Amino acid sequence: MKVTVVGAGAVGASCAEYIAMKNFASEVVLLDIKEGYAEGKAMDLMQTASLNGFDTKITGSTNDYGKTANSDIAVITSGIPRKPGMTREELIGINAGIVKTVATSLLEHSPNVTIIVVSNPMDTMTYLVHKATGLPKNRIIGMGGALDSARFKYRLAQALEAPISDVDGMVIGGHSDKGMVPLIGHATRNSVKVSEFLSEEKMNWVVEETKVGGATLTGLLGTSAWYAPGAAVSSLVQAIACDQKKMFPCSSLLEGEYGLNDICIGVPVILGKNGIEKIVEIELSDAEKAKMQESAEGVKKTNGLLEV
Ligand SMILES: NC(=O)C1=CN([C@@H]2O[C@H](COP(=O)(O)OP(=O)(O)OC[C@H]3O[C@@H](n4cnc5c(N)ncnc54)[C@H](O)[C@@H]3O)[C@@H](O)[C@H]2O)C=CC1
Ligand SMILES: O=C([O-])CC(=O)C(=O)O
Repeated sequence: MKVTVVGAGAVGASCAEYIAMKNFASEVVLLDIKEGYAEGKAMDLMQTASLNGFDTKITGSTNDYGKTANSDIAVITSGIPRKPGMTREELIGINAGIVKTVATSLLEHSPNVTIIVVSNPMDTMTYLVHKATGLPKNRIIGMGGALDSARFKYRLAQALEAPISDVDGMVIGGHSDKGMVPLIGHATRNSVKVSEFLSEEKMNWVVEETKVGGATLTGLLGTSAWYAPGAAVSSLVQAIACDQKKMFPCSSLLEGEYGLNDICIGVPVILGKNGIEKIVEIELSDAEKAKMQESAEGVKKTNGLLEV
């Protein structure tokens, strides 16, 4: 199992590290446009192998796609991150060109690849990869909901004063400060709805903190987060590589599901060896449906800025 990670920056390197630590891939190729940068990160990570007990080979490449040839899975993290006060949507001007070039270069060397898109604004970048490559929809996956759901569970556990392993919940919709739809009505603590434990006010706090999870970290760090994003990507890669049939909310091209068309947005999907093997349509309340519709309008507005 060969995995390529494009962009050896904060998220790309974290993602390569978690994939290697989980020890399921034979090779991870890290590629970056900055001369020597990916080679340096790959060498540093390889020097953790004997300490951390993994056998995955990590190779660095300065923009040489020959080294990525015949990758099974590729992750696109190349592009710029936001700074405090910015929205993800503001990154489109620079990142769209980068993502389009990277996706076509990947495909030239790995015709059977499944692509996971991370660069922001992620739902629009996922849609762009569809338009630019024409790959079947099961092989293009946007990573956002897996991370947003992890942040939702973190906030739920805080509000419940419970261990995170007691908590389950999911965030669907667009990966944006306004567009996320944390499904608080479906969230549970050991199969019991969280509304049995939390006041309306506490539940609203959980929802609002989840939606601005990325912005909060950007304010604290001066750039956006990387550990949880890297871990979330590695979970998606593992689900595909190991044919786990696990369910994650991912940005997926919709063709009528959830009443939406011609858009990539976060919905629950089953991930296995064929990438997105199924889009799961769950029953939403009228309020959740309205939020999903509003979120889709936001994503479509950003898609409208693409030159495709
Ligand atoms: N979808 C999600 O949940 C998340 C998305 N992100 C997004 O991921 C992206 C990367 O974030 P960071 O790693 O923090 O940024 P970073 O600046 O640390 O790394 C980005 C890397 O991309 C490289 N790069 C730029 N153009 C390239 C090209 N044409 N080919 C190959 N490499 C190229 C840069 O040299 C840099 O090393 C950002 O757009 C950020 O907003 C970040 C966290 C979560
Ligand atoms: O907040 C950002 O810009 C990066 C990102 O998507 C996240 O961490 O959720």
